Amino acid sequence: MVKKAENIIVGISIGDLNGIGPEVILKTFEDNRMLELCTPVIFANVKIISFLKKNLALDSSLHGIDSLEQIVLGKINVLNVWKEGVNLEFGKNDDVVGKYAIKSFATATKALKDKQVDVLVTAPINKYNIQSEDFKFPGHTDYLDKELSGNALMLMVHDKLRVGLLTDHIPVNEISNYLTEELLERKVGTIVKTLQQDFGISKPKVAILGLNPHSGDNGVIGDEEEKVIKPAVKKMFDLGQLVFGPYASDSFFGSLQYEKYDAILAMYHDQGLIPFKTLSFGNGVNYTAGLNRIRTSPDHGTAFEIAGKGIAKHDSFKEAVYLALDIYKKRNEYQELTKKPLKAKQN
Ligand SMILES: NC(=O)C1=CN([C@@H]2O[C@H](COP(=O)(O)OP(=O)(O)OC[C@H]3O[C@@H](n4cnc5c(N)ncnc54)[C@H](O)[C@@H]3O)[C@@H](O)[C@H]2O)C=CC1
Ligand SMILES: NCC(=O)COP(=O)(O)O
Repeated sequence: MVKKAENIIVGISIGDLNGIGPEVILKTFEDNRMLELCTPVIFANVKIISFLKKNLALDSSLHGIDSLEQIVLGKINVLNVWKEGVNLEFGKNDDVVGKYAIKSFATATKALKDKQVDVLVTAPINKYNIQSEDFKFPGHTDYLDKELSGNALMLMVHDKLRVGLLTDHIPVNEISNYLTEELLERKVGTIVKTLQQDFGISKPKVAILGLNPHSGDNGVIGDEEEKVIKPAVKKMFDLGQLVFGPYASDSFFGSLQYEKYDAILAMYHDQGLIPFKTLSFGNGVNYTAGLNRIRTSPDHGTAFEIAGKGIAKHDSFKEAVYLALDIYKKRNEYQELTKKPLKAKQN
């Protein structure tokens, strides 16, 4: 059963308190109409969020709670994940602040897992400040992959542009070692299922980018295309999936070829994110596809150099909330439909 809009609970992890995360969250919910679409719960501490709100001269009323049972629909709820004060300094790398980012994220993830919140939207963390003995992940995606069911895939979304990553947070000199037919087939499988259940596209078309310059030029400039990518694409295509490529990535976006596909699979982080961020103009969303729960985030980071100045744009965060709500509804509808499929008419 799909919930009424304002009953959909959006869990929000606070990210790095020294960055722009709190600002983009508060600016998003300063618009009261957002509270007609969902009920947010910020995982942090109400005194700190009130302080940040005042500092940015933002105008919204916060509702502090000590447990998720106290959520009030239609209000900006702030769950007190911790009680003590935290020393903040905008733009500063601080591993203590990093620990609070993880406290917020881990608590929100548990609430997501336990279905106490319906979707999770994460504000940016600083990947250096979050590292500790207890948390050794390069980002949210890898942690969620461990905590939730399924296989996570980083999918960047802006309108009809969807760019998935075969490999994400790995050093560039290791990309080739990760590239296998098995990984390609698994990631394409995740993209296809995601497009069907989360975006309502029944027969999706997926383009695969090459790894090497000019997609290897038939093995003259690197052989990953010949040895791995082409055989995998052929196998998937022969099995009935609409998978095409590999395409030379340098001209794929500029020539507008990307518009013919429902999703594009890039071989590595920057190959996908540079064209994506260039085309999406600060409105892009990072969606963790392939898991049994829904998490989105803005496509930007902590932007330390502008933190606390009140000039951060919140469009990408707002889009992340919209997309999470959209996917939540689409996935519920898909599950209802596939649970009770319409029978074909017998002649
Ligand atoms: N989902 C997450 O938690 C993400 C975290 N990061 C982390 O953030 C930290 C900083 O990363 P950077 O590569 O510098 O990327 P960044 O996105 O923080 O900043 C890149 C540039 O864009 C500007 N910018 C970013 N967001 C903006 C906004 N909302 N409004 C106006 N200008 C904005 C910044 O001022 C900077 O000039 C790193 O530790 C990185 O790992 C980066 C991306 C996503
Ligand atoms: N470029 C995307 C990014 O770094 C975000 O990673 P994650 O924290 O969502 O895993």
